[in-house]
Amino acid sequence: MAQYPLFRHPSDNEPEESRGKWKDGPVELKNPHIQKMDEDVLYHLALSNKSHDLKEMFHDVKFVCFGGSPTRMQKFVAFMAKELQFKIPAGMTLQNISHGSDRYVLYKVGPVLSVSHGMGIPSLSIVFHEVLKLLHHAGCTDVKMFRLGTSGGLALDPGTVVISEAAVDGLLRPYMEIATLGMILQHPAFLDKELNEELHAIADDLGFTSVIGKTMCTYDFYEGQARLDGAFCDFNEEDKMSFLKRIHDRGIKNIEMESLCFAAMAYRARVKSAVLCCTIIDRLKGDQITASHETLEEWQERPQKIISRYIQKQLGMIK
Ligand SMILES: O=P(O)(O)O[C@@H]1C[C@H](O)[C@@H](CO)O1
Ligand SMILES: O=c1cc[nH]c(=O)[nH]1
Repeated sequence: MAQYPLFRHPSDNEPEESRGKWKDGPVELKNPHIQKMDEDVLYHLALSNKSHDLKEMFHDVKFVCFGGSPTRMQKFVAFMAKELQFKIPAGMTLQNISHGSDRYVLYKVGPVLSVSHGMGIPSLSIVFHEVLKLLHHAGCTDVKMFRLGTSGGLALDPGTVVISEAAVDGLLRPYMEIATLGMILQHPAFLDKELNEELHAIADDLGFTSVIGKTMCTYDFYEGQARLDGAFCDFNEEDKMSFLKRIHDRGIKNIEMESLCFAAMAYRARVKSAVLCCTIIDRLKGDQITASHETLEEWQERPQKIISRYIQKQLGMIK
């Protein structure tokens, strides 16, 4: 097999005390090429810094909330509009700003952006690049980003909200690896402890069961998450259970498919972020998701309600 040189991202060499630290301020792009471009086309969002006045449209954004499904993010923005007491004329709905592209949806209400990211790291990575560039072109400052998702839990009652203390890959490594110019670059995925604790306290106030713990992020829903019910499977029930128990013993609370990229990209941009996923199944008890649509909806709303409360607190609307 070819041996690729393996590099770690420079931030890996940072002194211990500045690791995992974020700074408030403008959203900066660590890419010198962007400044030299006449126009920056955010292709998958159907926006550009030439054809749109991104400053006018987005300068006040402080909270960017992501989730896999377009409908979830549409419902979330409608919910936020109510929570933030935005008056939307009768019969009107908030418009998908990225309607010119049917890859992702992007909604805005006041300082909140609601964005869908699709499934898996490649899909999230594309929209994350473009959202960071949008925030930069718009001159946004002191932004926080949240992933409001679903996951498979380990020894947790379904409906539990897991707040990711760290994201790891399927080999328990806290890096997102990207093959770049024929090399593997490893981008560390730190998450903010203080922000997590604040969100945990809010979850408690709202009466939701929640835990702070490690999240395993995989590249696949079936074999990658030790499921026996995919179209292929080369392992047995015993192998599966031994893997799930082993990762549970190593502190993994849930498994999903985006946290590693989310945490790594937000940290690389030094934007504070948190990942909150409700569990929709206990993976120590099964593979198939059998909860009713209504129950799944209610569970999915839990991370949204926690973030809504957090945003209202940040805006001084509630204590
Ligand atoms: O945020 P969502 O619920 O879309 O994320 C999880 C991880 C995968 O994208 C998907 C698999 O069902 O659900
Ligand atoms: O088991 C699950 C449930 C939701 N999302 C996942 O990635 N896995």
